[in-house]
Amino acid sequence: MNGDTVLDIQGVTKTYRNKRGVENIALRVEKGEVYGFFGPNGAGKTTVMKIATGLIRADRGRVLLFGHDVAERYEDAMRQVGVMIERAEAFEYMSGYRNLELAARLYPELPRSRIDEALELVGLGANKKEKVGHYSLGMKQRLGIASAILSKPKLLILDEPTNGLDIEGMIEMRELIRSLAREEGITFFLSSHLLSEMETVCSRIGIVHNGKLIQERSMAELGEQSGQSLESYFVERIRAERGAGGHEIAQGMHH
Ligand SMILES: Nc1ncnc2c1ncn2[C@@H]1O[C@H](COP(=O)(O)OP(=O)(O)OP(=O)(O)O)[C@@H](O)[C@H]1O
Repeated sequence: MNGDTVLDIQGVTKTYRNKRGVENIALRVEKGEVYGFFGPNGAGKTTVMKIATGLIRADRGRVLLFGHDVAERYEDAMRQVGVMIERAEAFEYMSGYRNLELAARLYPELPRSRIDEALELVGLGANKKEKVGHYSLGMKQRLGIASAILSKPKLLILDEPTNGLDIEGMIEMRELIRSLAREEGITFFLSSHLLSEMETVCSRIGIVHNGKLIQERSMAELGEQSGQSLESYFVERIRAERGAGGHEIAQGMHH
């Protein structure tokens, strides 16, 4: 592992009792990347993210975050990591600000000014006094990001951050991810079942299908596939990989 690898997933396998799960997933996310983990619903994205953040254990393989094994040295591994897995949870009857105040109790050394700073960064500065119950879904998701960046993490792991958002919410989320990557220097590992969305924010994409990582491509490489849309390129790769199995992926790409 070189010094710039922030997330190193090494041969991770997890089989649930129903035999589903993920098999031998290996990937690395380097400092400064926005790595998109793409695949249809049920492909295994959430499972990998839960293992990568120590929420569940792999049957085989291991995950290093900043060089620390998340299963063995959880606190060291997670020190510089912010996480939002599944829907952002917040107390609806409290304001956005109050919710962050509660989240900030996990980091006693954090200056209170960081709460306002995080709210400004996600574009909720003007709404911080409103009850979260009155927020749109997009605003709730952005509050989730504000909570995840409170402690100034260097890596953000986000599972389907745009899931369920309307177009406006999706655009805001994309812009937020781009600006956090560019201006705050945050590295991202995020998942989505929408390829079009990944295309606009990610520097590299890994495709997961039926629990396996079947392709990895940087956006620069994809740009060289001239005369062919990204979508048809992927469908073709998946067909080649899985016989007629490209069908499901093609469906997963559309809203
Ligand atoms: N706790 C569990 N017990 C049994 N099977 C599970 C469990 N969690 C996930 N699975 C199965 O494992 C496979 C991978 O699920 P996972 O949630 O990781 O996929 P995903 O790519 O994140 O999809 P989604 O976007 O729908 O969450 C699916 O077939 C799912 O049904």
